[in-house]
Amino acid sequence: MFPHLKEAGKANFQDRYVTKANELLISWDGKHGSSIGLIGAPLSKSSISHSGAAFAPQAIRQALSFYSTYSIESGMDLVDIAVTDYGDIVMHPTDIAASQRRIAETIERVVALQPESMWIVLGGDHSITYPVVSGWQKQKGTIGIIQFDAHHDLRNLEDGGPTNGTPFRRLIEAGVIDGSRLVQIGLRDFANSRAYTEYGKQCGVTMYTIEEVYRLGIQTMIEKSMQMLSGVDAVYVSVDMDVLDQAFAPGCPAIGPGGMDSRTLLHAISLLARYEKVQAMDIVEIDPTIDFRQMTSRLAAWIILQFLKGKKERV
Ligand SMILES: N=CN[C@@H](CCC(=O)O)C(=O)O
Ligand SMILES: [Mn+2]
Ligand SMILES: [Mn+2]
Repeated sequence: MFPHLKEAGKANFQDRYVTKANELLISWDGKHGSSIGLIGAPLSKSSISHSGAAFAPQAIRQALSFYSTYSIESGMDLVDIAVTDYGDIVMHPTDIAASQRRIAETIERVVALQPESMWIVLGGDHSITYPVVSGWQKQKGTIGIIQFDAHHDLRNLEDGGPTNGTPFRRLIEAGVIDGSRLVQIGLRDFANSRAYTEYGKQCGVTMYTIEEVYRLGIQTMIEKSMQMLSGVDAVYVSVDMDVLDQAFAPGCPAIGPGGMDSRTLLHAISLLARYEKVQAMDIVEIDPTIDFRQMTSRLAAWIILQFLKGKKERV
């Protein structure tokens, strides 16, 4: 009726030949899911540093709208991939353990509903990985994890309970994963302590520092890691964005120099996604309230696209 009015929230400019990446997300209809599911776990009250990571799932979804679905590198268009968006898990206002139980229960149930689907989980701080993997593993059997992180996240639980510094210790101690099936990539100086490196070694965790990433090359490192995990039923990829140098991921609570560059991480994700056994990924530790020009959320959106691209390349 009014030719110059548009619906609030709709883009100002639309190009008939461009599909925006956020259009790949289809809200769950309560019945059917596609081969890829996305779900938000907006918990950050468990972070040992001040964190607004609870706002990240929405920020990352929104950042998808900055990108198209076309990959000039591969010649592929992701336009025909439907990602079922299950929405966000509702957190308890004050009780962190209750929130983590909600995450585990919801993930277990959605994965049981769609056991063949691939999963992308948007945190939240890194504490969500314990309940997410616990729920997911129940449908999967023996699992391996590839963790991109500056930190071990193997802290003791006595000092702070189930924080973002503890998820991998909890997974090992609960027997959800054997330490020998955990690979940590991108560990950095002055971000960890000897006690946790020793604990990881005792548990058989494979640890690659950021120096080793560049010495060995990310492709070789991924191939070696996946070879080592060849006996598991499924592999989970956990992406703590603080694995990146602070120049690439300013929106992380625990930023630091000397980290990974964004191309290396993006390449790693598309390589990993090509493996059939890689069936789930989380992206954690983005606080949109301290981000700069949505740089970190934009990168997370691109990580999702690299995951989809890798899955499509495999087929
Ligand atoms: N997942 C992050 N873990 C880091 C940083 C925690 C923080 O500062 O919020 C750690 O335990 O050191
Ligand atoms: Mn970290
Ligand atoms: Mn972490």
